[in-house]
Amino acid sequence: MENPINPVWRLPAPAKLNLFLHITGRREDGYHNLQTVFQLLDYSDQVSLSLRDDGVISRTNGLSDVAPKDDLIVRAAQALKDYTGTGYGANVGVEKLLPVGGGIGGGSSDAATTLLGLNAMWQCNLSHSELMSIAATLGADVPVFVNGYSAWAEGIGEDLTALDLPEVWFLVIHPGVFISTAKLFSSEVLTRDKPILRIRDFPDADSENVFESVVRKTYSEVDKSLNWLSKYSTAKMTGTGSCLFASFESLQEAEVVLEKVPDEWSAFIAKAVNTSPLLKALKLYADKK
Ligand SMILES: C[C@@](CO)(OP(=O)(O)O)[C@H](O)COP(=O)(O)OP(=O)(O)OC[C@H]1O[C@@H](n2ccc(N)nc2=O)[C@H](O)[C@@H]1O
Ligand SMILES: Nc1ncnc2c1ncn2[C@@H]1O[C@H](COP(=O)(O)OP(=O)(O)O)[C@@H](O)[C@H]1O
Repeated sequence: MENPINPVWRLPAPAKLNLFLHITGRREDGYHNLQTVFQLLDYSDQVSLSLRDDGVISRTNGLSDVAPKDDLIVRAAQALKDYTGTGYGANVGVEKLLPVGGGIGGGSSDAATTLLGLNAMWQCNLSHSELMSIAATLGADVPVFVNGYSAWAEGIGEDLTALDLPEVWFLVIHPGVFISTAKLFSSEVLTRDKPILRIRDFPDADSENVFESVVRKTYSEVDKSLNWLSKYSTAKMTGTGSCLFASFESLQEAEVVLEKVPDEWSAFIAKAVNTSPLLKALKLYADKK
């Protein structure tokens, strides 16, 4: 039974797609400068948070093959605690729906949800820019989820301009392959000198995901599933893979293709959203307080 004095907050951690992904250069610290469009999806992990007054951060549930101290929900809670010096602690947990290592940003989104949720629950009242700075220390993909809007992104992914994108339906296929982001960024054959695009060039510019050709050569299952989805619509890979996606004007059109996805791959349909469902959910909890 729910404790009415110390309720559990259940907050969404939505997925993202990279509608295109270019590398424009490499920085001295080894990170790469990117240009990308982050499309947020109404399809989420669920993060649960409850207050502890003993200062302890404890993971209640999460991925069994990720140690609690390495889990991005625990790392995000610890980063906020270290920054603010709060005496509070929290029970943190995540029910995973988003495939791990699929390029749809699940771990990063879990971290962002934990950060924003605990900032409110612990009444830290950090500014947006402070939260964005903490987010960037947790991973290049975390700031977009803290910001909460589909966006054009530059830098390592933290320099964001909100975009108003068509709210279409995406069919996303996970071909059952785990791809390490760090490993792909170190590939010798990666194109790292794409010309700089202007925001207004999108979506008409000649854009691609520079990781796609590299992944296709190494992971035959990704190549096979991209070929399969391309029979129905323009199919692309997101992030460093392994998920791929195609857009449809209506839910019904996406459902027709979903039905045909071979059993060997998992797949889901998600609505494109311009505003993160997290911002809406946080507002509900804030209004209740
Ligand atoms: C490629 C992208 C595109 O959205 O997404 P994913 O495919 O991982 O979802 C992101 O840039 C990934 O962001 P994220 O997964 O948070 O990466 P991080 O944990 O910060 O970095 C993992 C490793 O990737 C490399 N890295 C990451 C981002 C970047 N701009 N340049 C890099 O060189 C670094 O080697 C780093 O050690
Ligand atoms: N809460 C979490 N959810 C998913 N992955 C996590 C989490 N915490 C840590 N990780 C680690 O992050 C890596 C992949 O993260 P994920 O965000 O799923 O993939 P991607 O960066 O491809 O979108 C994995 O190596 C996983 O072990």
